[in-house]
Amino acid sequence: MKITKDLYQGSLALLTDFYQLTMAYAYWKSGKGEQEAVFNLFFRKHPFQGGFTLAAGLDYVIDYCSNFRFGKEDIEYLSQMKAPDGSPQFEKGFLEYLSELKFSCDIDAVEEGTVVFPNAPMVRVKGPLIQCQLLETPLLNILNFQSLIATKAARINLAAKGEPVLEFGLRRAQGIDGALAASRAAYIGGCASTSNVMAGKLFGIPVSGTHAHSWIMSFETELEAFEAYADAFPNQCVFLVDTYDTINGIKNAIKVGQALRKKGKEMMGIRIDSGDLAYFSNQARELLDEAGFPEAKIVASNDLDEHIITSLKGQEASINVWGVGTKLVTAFDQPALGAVYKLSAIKTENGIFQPKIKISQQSLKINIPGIHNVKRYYSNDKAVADMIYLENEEINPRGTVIIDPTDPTRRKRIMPAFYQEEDLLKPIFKKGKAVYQSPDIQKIRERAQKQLDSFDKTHKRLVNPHLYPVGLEENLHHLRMELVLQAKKMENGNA
Ligand SMILES: Nc1ncnc2c1ncn2[C@@H]1O[C@H](COP(=O)(O)OP(=O)(O)OP(=O)(O)O)[C@@H](O)[C@H]1O
Ligand SMILES: O=P(O)(O)OC[C@H]1O[C@H](OP(=O)(O)OP(=O)(O)O)[C@H](O)[C@@H]1O
Ligand SMILES: O=C(O)c1cccnc1
Repeated sequence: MKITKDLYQGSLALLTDFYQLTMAYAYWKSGKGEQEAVFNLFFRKHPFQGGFTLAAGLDYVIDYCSNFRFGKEDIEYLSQMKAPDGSPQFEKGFLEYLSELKFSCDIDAVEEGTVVFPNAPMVRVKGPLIQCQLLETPLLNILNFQSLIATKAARINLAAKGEPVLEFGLRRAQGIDGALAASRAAYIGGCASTSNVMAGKLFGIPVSGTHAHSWIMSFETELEAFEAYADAFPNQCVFLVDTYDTINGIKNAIKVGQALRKKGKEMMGIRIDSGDLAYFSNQARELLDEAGFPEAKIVASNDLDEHIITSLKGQEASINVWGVGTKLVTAFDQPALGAVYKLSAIKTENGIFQPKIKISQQSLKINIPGIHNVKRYYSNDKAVADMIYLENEEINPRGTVIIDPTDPTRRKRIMPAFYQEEDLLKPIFKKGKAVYQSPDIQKIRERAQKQLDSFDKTHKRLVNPHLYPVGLEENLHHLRMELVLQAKKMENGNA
């Protein structure tokens, strides 16, 4: 999918915070623009008080970086920008530099559909400071949102326990682009289809739907409306039964189903969109079964989310298909993932990357210095722990200890020889050239499912999930501690 071409007709370079451009200008002016740096994109806490996050959005990032350039109109726009004193905001030389800028970074990232955890890099960008800096906002914009919605979708699908979840969110989504990105991410997270036809066309997602109350209301009677719908779609009708009286609606659906059957056709089912969904779905199941329609599906919708679905399952509701809109595509209970993008190393004059630390009053916010990758260890296809390690460091095959970056008392011994392992950050761009081809969306969705299956259910429960172990390899932990002490000493020395 070519997001830049199909949706934005060209360059997206100005889809950034103004401060990225002012910093880029200042880097250029101070001669630091080409200095090599490393930045990591990561988040600090799972959304929805959950125990996992599902990464999504990399295909957009690839498209963004592949088309990264400042077009003629972009430069024209920047050249007429004025500083508060009325002088041009940017020097001509800088604008010329931008107009000739070619993307040349290395990017390593987790594949879409990977389950990811706090503090571990989801994306690592290595390249000239100016380019790394300019990528901050768009990368966060893309990955924060799609990962958030993919995670919400995964939670909703886990609650539905394998029954299809139809995504109905377009009318309530955050604008046009938010809706499209949400439909894509929801599909990656496990939804069976979207009601958004454009998302179907752009991303190759299955499209499905039923009909609205307006269809029923446009006829004199509900029965006539069902009959006319059955005429139009004899093999795929799902009747919305709650416009007037739900029980009577179910009976009307059965009448039309019986008429269809005489013609050798079969109704697919009914949809209930209001009232007590447990009560009405159970009544519907009884009536449908008695009338000889045990295969007819019962679709439920109306402000559903993972918690209501879990509750309805606990009440033994007879619902087979779940229509979910608003609470999925708006990530109703948590509006943003909160991933950040931080510098972790910079190349010095002697050509060596120097790890960088930022100490903070909150220990949670002290970054992880250096150039890392993340290893996931598996035992019999079950994920057992993730280890963030310095990429050039040999891991002791006889064993190492991983240390929780937010609580050094939490440690776990890892014996690599006993496990299978996977490096989660894969090369995506090398010196600006794409070296990775995004799988098609079906494959991404399958990966998400396989990844979720590889985690114990205790990490996936909706309430108070069990913490999955993620830690720093001991050498990285020691480097971090050393740099923190050095920084503190400098701080005290300066005080
Ligand atoms: N048995 C149930 N257990 C838990 N939650 C339910 C049950 N039945 C319905 N719900 C949920 O309760 C909420 C009901 O909301 P609301 O009162 O707005 O619906 P309603 O009475 O059907 O009216 P409307 O037609 O305006 O949607 C919805 O979120 C719905 O999914
Ligand atoms: O509830 P959601 O999860 O967002 O799912 C989509 C909703 O959109 C439709 O109705 P709409 O809300 O437009 O009107 P209605 O509820 O008054 O029928 C549909 O009938 C669902 O109720
Ligand atoms: O197809 C449906 O039933 C549908 C689509 C959008 C919103 N609500 C329901």
